Amino acid sequence: MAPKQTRTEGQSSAKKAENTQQWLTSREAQKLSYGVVKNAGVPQDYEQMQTQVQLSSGNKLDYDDSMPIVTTLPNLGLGATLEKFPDGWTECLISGYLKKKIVNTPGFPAAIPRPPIARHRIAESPGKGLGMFAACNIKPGELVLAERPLIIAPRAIFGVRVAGRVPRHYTDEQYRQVTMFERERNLNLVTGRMAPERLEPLMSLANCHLQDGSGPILGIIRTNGFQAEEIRDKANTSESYYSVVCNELSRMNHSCSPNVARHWDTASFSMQIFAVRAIKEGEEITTEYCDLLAPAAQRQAELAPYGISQCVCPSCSNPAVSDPLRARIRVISRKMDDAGGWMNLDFPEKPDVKPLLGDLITIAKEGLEELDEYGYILWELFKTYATLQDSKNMLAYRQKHKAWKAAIYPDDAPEYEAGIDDLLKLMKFGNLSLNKMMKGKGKAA
Ligand SMILES: C[S@@+](CC[C@H](N)C(=O)[O-])C[C@H]1O[C@@H](n2cnc3c(N)ncnc32)[C@H](O)[C@@H]1O
Repeated sequence: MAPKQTRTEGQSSAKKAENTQQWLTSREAQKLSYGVVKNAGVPQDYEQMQTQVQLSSGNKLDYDDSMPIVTTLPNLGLGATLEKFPDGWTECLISGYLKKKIVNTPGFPAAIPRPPIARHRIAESPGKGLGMFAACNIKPGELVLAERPLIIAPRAIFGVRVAGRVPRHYTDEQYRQVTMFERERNLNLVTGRMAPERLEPLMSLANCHLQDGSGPILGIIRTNGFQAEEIRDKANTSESYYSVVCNELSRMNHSCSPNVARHWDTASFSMQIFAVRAIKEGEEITTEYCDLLAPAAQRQAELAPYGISQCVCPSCSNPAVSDPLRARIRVISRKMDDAGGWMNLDFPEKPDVKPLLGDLITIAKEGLEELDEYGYILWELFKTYATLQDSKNMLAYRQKHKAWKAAIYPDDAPEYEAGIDDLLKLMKFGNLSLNKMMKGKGKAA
């Protein structure tokens, strides 16, 4: 699943996709086989390899950074039940480095944040299996659901050296079959120690890899795994990333115009989703599995490994209209990168809201409020209206940007708000203090 879990702030979506492993999950998934593979399974002469994975118990931390270990996080002791610990716990196959990083995170393991009332429900989504739906009206920036994963497992084989050990005469497909076979063996070590109340929901999740040689656990992980920027090893290679599989969050279907943003919080060890625009009660809650700024044909290719033969979202149904709009957003990405990111403090010399409002409409039309480009335009509008001394619009865009920021960068929100307030206090337009305007006491000159 597309890994836009956490972001590199201030970079356009396009640049992040190029520079980082932004769309790694879907690309990685394409590297393994999918669909129907004839004669799936390892060749008869294949000899399975020796794994170095260690089973870890308790709070032990003195592992080598590269040591692959199976461990339970947070460690709630033997006999933990959901009744006693409703936030749950995660069975992990991670490196010694990552275990140390997680356990040493300030506040770990904090309680999972919960919305004041349940804002989601799981129900049938016609043509897509199960899906997640809004149980009430949800405002932009609001937390919809936070969930502790059932399992975290590496995106590559761990503790087994496949490269160089697979007989030379094996075809590429046979190599892939060996890779999947060894990954399944690794994963068996994790599920083998899962409590039934965690294992049963995991094994009930959708699996679109039933005929390609993925084992049952790998198939479920490939279908449902999210990637989180924080859950990775030191190196920044495809081998350093992990798949995070949750229970209810795994029921979110794909849309090329998603209405929530995903966020990983290490302290509470939870995956969280926030509304990026208003969501009406009964509306399906969706996330993305592919590069949102890619043209429809490329998105379709990225969705194929998920068994989605044709995405029927409005943008995919009408690429003649949507592709040029998304191409325009890629131009905004370049502008944003040239400007130094979405939170640059340069106020416009020739303030003009028209092109910005046009850009905003383009992004909203495509339902891409989740992108940093949207936050960038909101911020530019805030600054432009401030320069024009239009207090009403300035405040309106500040509020929109605030809600957007709460959804996309929830960890930064308090710090960010304090910074903006300080900035506003410092700014004066003639006799008019922006701080007064913020309190609604002043009038634009
Ligand atoms: C992570 S699961 C989502 C939940 C799933 N629908 C279920 O029943 O548990 C991913 C699978 O859901 C289905 N799916 C997700 N988004 C879809 C879409 N936009 N169109 C059709 N099928 C979709 C595909 O079968 C895909 O392999």
